[in-house]
Amino acid sequence: QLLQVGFYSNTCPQAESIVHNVVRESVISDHNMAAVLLRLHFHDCFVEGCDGSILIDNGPNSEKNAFGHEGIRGFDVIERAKAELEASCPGVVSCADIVALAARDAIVMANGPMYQVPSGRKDGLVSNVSLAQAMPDVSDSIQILNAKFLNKGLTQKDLVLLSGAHTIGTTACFFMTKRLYNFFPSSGSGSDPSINTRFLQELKTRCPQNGDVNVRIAIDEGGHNKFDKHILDNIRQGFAVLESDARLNDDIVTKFIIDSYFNNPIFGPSFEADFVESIVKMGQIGVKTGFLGEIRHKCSKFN
Ligand code: HEM
Ligand SMILES: [Ca+2]
Ligand SMILES: [Ca+2]
Repeated sequence: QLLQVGFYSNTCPQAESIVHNVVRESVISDHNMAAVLLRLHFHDCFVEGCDGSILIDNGPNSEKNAFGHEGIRGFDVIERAKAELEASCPGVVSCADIVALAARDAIVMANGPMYQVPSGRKDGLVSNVSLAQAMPDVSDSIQILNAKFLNKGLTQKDLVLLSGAHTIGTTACFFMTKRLYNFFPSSGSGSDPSINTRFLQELKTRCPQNGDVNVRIAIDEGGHNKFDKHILDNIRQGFAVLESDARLNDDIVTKFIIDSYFNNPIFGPSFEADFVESIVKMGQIGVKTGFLGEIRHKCSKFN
């Protein structure tokens, strides 16, 4: 069974507006929440499919505790939307769909493109800390990034566009240590030579060696509050903050895709339109529909 735009239009007509209002309020009170919710959708989809598996609270064995999900947040927002939905239409709207809808609403709140979200996902019945191997790592090579996306049915074009989600949000210095101070582990030192030299000094100031790894810095230097293609320009000019973003310059195919968004401002492709295609595609990874899965009453617990 395929997902459907407006899946809840008969069974819970207010579903999308309820999610929208909860996301709106959360982003207004904490601007970072837009990025947090967008990242949550990605991490849900890459492990066991877009099925809310990451939301389960099962003690130390929960998927959410996997290293690949380090820093993931936003569960409270999803749970708040779920509580409101259960009050209006009990047992109808899945947590997996709430995550997908919240990501869309978050993008819109960050001035990104509006799009329709196909829905009808069921919530999964599995959540285990050992299942998160599919998550890309910030230090993966471009070959591994390509392979991990291909494994999910996503192309190199999807990899570039979805990495474009880094146009909003921040990273903890935790993820910068290797790139800034230990890029050549065999020698135990060095920084990623692909970083613009002026920018390297700046990054080292923001994330000092042996400093607090919880300090957060913008991922899209000079534009982290706005959902736009600015991040791709930063990446191609040596101003990528995340190592995995910088690696998109290492492959002639991904590099060419990035450049295509700048070569012809009038007739060239639209980053926003292509991003929408890729994120809708990501939202279909491994979905359970029909008789598979369940509709949870609480997003953090199996029924
Ligand atoms: C290509 C592989 C990817 C890698 C290796 C990667 C890695 C990371 C890392 C290390 C962070 C910092 C997390 C933190 O410190 O809290 C981050 C943040 C973020 N990622 Fe990714 N990411 C990837 C792809 C994606 C995709 C596909 C999306 C969404 C479609 C996404 C959305 C985000 C967002 C919005 C943030 C900012 C979160 C915040 O501000 O709290 N990322 N990513
Ligand atoms: Ca999942
Ligand atoms: Ca931006």
